[in-house]
Amino acid sequence: ISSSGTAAATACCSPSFQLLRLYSILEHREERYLRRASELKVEVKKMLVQEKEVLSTVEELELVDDFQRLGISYHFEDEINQILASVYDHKYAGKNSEGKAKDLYSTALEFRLLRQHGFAVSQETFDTFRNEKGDFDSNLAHDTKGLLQLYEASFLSKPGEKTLDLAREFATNFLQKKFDENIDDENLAILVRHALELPIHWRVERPNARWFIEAYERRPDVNPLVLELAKLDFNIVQATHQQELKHVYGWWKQTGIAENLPFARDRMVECYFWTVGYFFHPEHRYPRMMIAKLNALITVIDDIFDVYGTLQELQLFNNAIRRWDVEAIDKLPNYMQICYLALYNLINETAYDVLKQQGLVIIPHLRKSWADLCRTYLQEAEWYFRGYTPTLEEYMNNAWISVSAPLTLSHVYFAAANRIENEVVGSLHKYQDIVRYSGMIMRLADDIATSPAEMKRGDVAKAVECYMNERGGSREEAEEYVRYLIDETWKKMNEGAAVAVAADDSPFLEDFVRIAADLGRTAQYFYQHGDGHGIQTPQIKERIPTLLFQPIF
Ligand SMILES: CC1(C)[C@@H]2CC[C@@]1(C)[C@@H](OP(=O)([O-])OP(=O)([O-])[O-])C2
Ligand SMILES: [Mg+2]
Ligand SMILES: [Mg+2]
Ligand SMILES: [Mg+2]
Ligand SMILES: [Mg+2]
Ligand SMILES: [Mg+2]
Repeated sequence: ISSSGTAAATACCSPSFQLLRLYSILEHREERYLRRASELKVEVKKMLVQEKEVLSTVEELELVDDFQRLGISYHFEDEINQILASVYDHKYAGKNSEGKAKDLYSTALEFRLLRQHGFAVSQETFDTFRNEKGDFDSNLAHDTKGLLQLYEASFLSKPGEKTLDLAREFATNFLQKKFDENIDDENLAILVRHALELPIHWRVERPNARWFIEAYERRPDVNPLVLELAKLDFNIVQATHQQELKHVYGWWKQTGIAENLPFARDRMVECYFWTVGYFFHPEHRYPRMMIAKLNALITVIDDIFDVYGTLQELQLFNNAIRRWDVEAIDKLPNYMQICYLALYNLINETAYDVLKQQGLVIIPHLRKSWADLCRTYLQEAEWYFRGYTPTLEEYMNNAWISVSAPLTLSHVYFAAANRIENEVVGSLHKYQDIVRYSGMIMRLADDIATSPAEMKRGDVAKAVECYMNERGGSREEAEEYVRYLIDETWKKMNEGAAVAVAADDSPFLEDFVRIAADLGRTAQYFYQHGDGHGIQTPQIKERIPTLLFQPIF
């Protein structure tokens, strides 16, 4: 795909805007590319039907896995559901199952994909690979591909599934050992290293698609149609994201907040990048841009509470948010007024759009989310100014909200609901567990990455510091425990998501549950190598342009 992309934007003052050297790859939105992409989608769908007769079950499952990791599965949801439903019926619902004992690789691949898509599959399926003592057979150690799939499958575990805990430990040990010794198949070695860094189940689809497209292209069995579609789709979606980024950046500049509050983080590009983690489908244009703007304001208000405001000023801001009355602005110090009014305008504009488009009045709900967020920010500030270190439990009961996940997810929920699901608007509380798990994963990933700098600058004790204060021990031990909590929370998320989707299979709810999980994944992606949002680690500086500005050729 040739592109005469040229840098279209002029460099600007703020560091993140300098990242924003826009390649004018608008051609990727041009008619000829859109037409080629739809031709390819038709050809791939035809291929799926034709090859259905010749592909084995495991080859069909490998296609599903590839499509998901290439970021193109959203074009083939019906085909994928049909494949998985027939695999499930064939194997799990007692119909004429092939009967022959499956190898570890296909058993684990099947288990992971079926459970990921909500099919009821039991961990007992792995019992055939355990010896009489209940341990996994050490002769499996030679099967690297099988161990890799077992490792990936183990992250779909729910609380109390001991077999999957055993599987995780067994596979991780052997994969780590093999990786240290060296794996002759270069492609497999790359997949193993990538998996040991973060498993597929914890990776957001879109930001990881580019990496996998490049890994897929190196494979001997690459399907040229699928590869061309994956690259073209990546570039077309990227061009859409660029248009949106230009819009939100223009909004951010006109607020004047960066100039007026120089102490606060100016991170519009990063704030937009977050939304591509949990909202990348092109049709989610409106919520993506609205949440990106919200993230920029959350970042600034978080800094007002964490870095700049006196306790008395923070109490004034908190009261103004609770009152939600533009008159309250008179009570605020100047530097807070611009932020308060920008927030007031954004929320009222969002509520206006939703009223116009969906016929729903959501202001009371959004006001409550903001009141909750500021209440938890103020609680942290009071603890800090008092020099009080909360217990880990006290801290987390407040911090899963202060990390802003409930605020983001309530805006997603109300902005995506529509008149038909009107009764749904009042029932977000039914998904409180899912929201809480998402907030906990985001909070714990954030604290491991950001608390060293936050402690230096002065901030409330975070999860790592609360744990050390309560239990003693080193920072490494505390970080190890926080990583254990992330793992345990993912098990609850896996169980909660399955229960929620089984109870109400409305596409709206299924999307909401996926977005809540993807919010946690995006945080793990952002904070994988340190504070990607605040300090802009070298990895984030490389990941943002490759996702948002550089097309794949
Ligand atoms: C939107 C966010 C990703 C979330 C709230 C503000 C953030 C930019 C980030 O910033 P941080 O300062 O680490 O939050 P906290 O630790 O002060 O809660 C945590
Ligand atoms: Mg889906
Ligand atoms: Mg902060
Ligand atoms: Mg904070
Ligand atoms: Mg604080
Ligand atoms: Mg932090």
